[in-house]
Amino acid sequence: MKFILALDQGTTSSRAMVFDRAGTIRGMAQREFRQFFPQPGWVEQDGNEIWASQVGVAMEAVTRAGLTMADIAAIGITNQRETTLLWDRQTGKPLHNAIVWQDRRTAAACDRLKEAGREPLFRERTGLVLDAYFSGTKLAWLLDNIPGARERAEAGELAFGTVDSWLVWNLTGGRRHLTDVSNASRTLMFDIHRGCWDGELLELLGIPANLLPEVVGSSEVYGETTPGLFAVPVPIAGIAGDQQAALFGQACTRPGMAKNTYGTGCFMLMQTGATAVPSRNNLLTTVAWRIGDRTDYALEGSVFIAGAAVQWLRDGLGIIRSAAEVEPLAASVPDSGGVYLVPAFAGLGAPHWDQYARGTMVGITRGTTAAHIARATLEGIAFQVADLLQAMEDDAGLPLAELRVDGGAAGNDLLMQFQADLLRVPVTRPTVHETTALGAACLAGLAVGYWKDQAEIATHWQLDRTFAPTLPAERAAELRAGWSRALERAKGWAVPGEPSS
Ligand SMILES: Nc1ncnc2c1ncn2[C@@H]1O[C@H](COP(=O)(O)OP(=O)(O)O)[C@@H](O)[C@H]1O
Ligand SMILES: O=P(O)(O)OC[C@H](O)CO
Repeated sequence: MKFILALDQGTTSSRAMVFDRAGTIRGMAQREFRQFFPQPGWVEQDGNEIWASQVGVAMEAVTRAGLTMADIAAIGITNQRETTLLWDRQTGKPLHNAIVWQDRRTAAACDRLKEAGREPLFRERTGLVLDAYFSGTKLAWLLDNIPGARERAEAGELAFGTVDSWLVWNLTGGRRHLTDVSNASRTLMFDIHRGCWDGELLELLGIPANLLPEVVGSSEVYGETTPGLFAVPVPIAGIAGDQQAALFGQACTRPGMAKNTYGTGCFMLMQTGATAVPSRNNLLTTVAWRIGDRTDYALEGSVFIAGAAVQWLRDGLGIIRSAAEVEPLAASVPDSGGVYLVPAFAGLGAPHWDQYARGTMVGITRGTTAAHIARATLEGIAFQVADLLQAMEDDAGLPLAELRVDGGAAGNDLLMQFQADLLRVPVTRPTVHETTALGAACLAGLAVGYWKDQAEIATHWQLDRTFAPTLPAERAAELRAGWSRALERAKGWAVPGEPSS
């Protein structure tokens, strides 16, 4: 019997999971790596640590499953998206730390493109908004700030990649430089309608085309791991950005189905089938995956800070010792006591897109306790998601039947109940929480015939628990009105051009 190995390279940790034919996890390993914050609003990671941690957990997961690499039919890759790496094609060494998706250093560069009236062009071609979140301006920053990088790039000596490209480059010993369509669609350089890099956008961003990886589908055999890396070479057969992989792993394969992942940030994606639906409400239009000749699209709402706010309670404020402690602390009070916490620590993503918003807490009184702040933090996550759902339903022109949830913070029952109360739709949580890794495994398994088709894969989805709305609708509306007022206080706080912006 064979198995599928999924590599899930996330923002805060690298994980690997071995799945069997029933979609059950047989072995798992996880390793955190360092985050660097060289200036306020900047976030970096070391590409070598990303690779070393990922390859390390891959071997560990297989060993923990009681297997060897010879038992693995294929590898599927899924990754934190937009994070930008630049490396030397000759030595394979990164020229700089990776610039992480949360990094805001290119906010002013985005402003300049907006002021030049370029936003409609980028929006139409890429489905994205001009925001520092995406890879294009990060790559331009690297070329402009590393001495000699631009000349070397033009001479064809360098390679750009998002984390999927970086992993494939290393897994294949530098033989393959590629990215899948779902990752390419997060760069601001890719035309999602034609399915190729866009020369005009590259010119506007100042990016030489010879830096770019080849764009491939999400479920096909790209090559084998380089001899000597593992005991035997293993085919690499699936790649998708982590949010698209979660959509696949949640079996949201029919138009109108949606999932929300509560990790570092929150990412709500709705499948829209073969149609790239433009958003009227500042959501993103993105490639979900390409399987064979068919490209599926999704509408996406991206919230930058969700579970990371809970980490801040733990590491910044020290009012909890572990993320899980937030739930009993928040449950020790009946409500937030009128406190609202807007976790705009890295600006605001969809649907507000305010690069200069910053974290804000309002409604504090003499009676406010750590428990109220803990509760307001969880509620702040749910309010952001409610804003996304409203925008998404309006764009799609139909109400959502249910929201499928996953990610670390989806294990928090209090948060899930409050989420259902705000959304007024059932929130459904599957038994396999690791839907991102499952999605990557499914894409790889489909490519090598391990699973027959998408219908077979959909049978892996099993319900753990449904959270139904119980709070009266009027109370939910009052709470959301309070949230809207708090949001206004957070917007536009940082001053453009000042170090903290
Ligand atoms: N019980 C919990 N309640 C709220 N947040 C939690 C809980 N457990 C974990 N988290 C948060 O979930 C995040 C980790 O989820 P994960 O899906 O592993 O994220 P990522 O893939 O972004 O690294 C962390 O930010 C953590 O603070
Ligand atoms: O690593 P995650 O799960 O926080 O996901 C990050 C997203 O891909 C960023 O767009």
